[in-house]
Amino acid sequence: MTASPQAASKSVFRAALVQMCAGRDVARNVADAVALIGEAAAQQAAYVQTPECTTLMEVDTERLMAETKPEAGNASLAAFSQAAADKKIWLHIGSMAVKIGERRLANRSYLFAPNGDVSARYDKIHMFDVDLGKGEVYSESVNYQAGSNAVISELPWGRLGLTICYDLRFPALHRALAKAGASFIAGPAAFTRITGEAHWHTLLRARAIETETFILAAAQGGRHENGRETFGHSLIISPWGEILGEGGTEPGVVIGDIDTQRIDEVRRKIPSLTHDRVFSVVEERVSPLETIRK
Ligand SMILES: O=C(O)CNC(=O)[C@H](CS)NC(=O)CCC(=O)C(=O)O
Repeated sequence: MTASPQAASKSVFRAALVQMCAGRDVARNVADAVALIGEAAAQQAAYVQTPECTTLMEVDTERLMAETKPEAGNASLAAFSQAAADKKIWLHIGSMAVKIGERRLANRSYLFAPNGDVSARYDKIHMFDVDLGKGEVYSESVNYQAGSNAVISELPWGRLGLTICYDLRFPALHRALAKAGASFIAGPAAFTRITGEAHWHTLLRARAIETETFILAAAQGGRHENGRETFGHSLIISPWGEILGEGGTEPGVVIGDIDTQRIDEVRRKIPSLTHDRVFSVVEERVSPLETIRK
């Protein structure tokens, strides 16, 4: 089915994920992203998502701080706003580093409406502070300030929950977004190759099945100028856990046709979101049998 933005109905639309291998030059990353956004719009996508770190993949703190001056950030936002308005699409910039203090950044998503206005912003909540071994250590909280609000925003086809990358490992955030009415949950990412190989597909399919939503996750993929290697494999997953679209390890566009009636079908079969329980865990200890008989 070819769903064009004009032809997109209230329940069926085409989504696209832009897969990138962002480097250390903001202007080039923005130009690369806008070109791929154009390719997605040319394939009739009505919602287009780019990955985490769309404008910059940089771990050196001094370079990171130099490349994220407000004027650079505003120029990037203006380019993305223009792209959304030119293509008349919902444009979800998976994330970009945004200066929020002298030497503090937010890892921030922007959702642009088809008229170029900013419809939603989300600051990544969970900071990737891990040691994967073999010298692969990440300390996102050194440069980035964690967000504190879970964010949901209205699209013409239903509500979109916003997450970023490492957030994927936290089911409670996804459940809160589903309970707040999300039909789609975005998970733009720059997953490491190591953890992507081990966990990416499993985590995304689990979040889709648990929340009975469509999961849309644009990814960074390949070996980046800063030496990092990311996993790629952008994924669009149905509420039943089926993979509707998948990228490889190269930059490109992943297309998926979304029919929101699938959500109702799945939730009628397995109304798990209504069976939710909150638990207080009781610790049991070994006791003589007779004390239990009383
Ligand atoms: O530091 C940057 O350049 C921008 N931020 C990232 O790339 C972030 C933090 S390092 N990456 C992740 O969160 C990977 C999560 C992941 O791979 C997992 O959960 O397994």
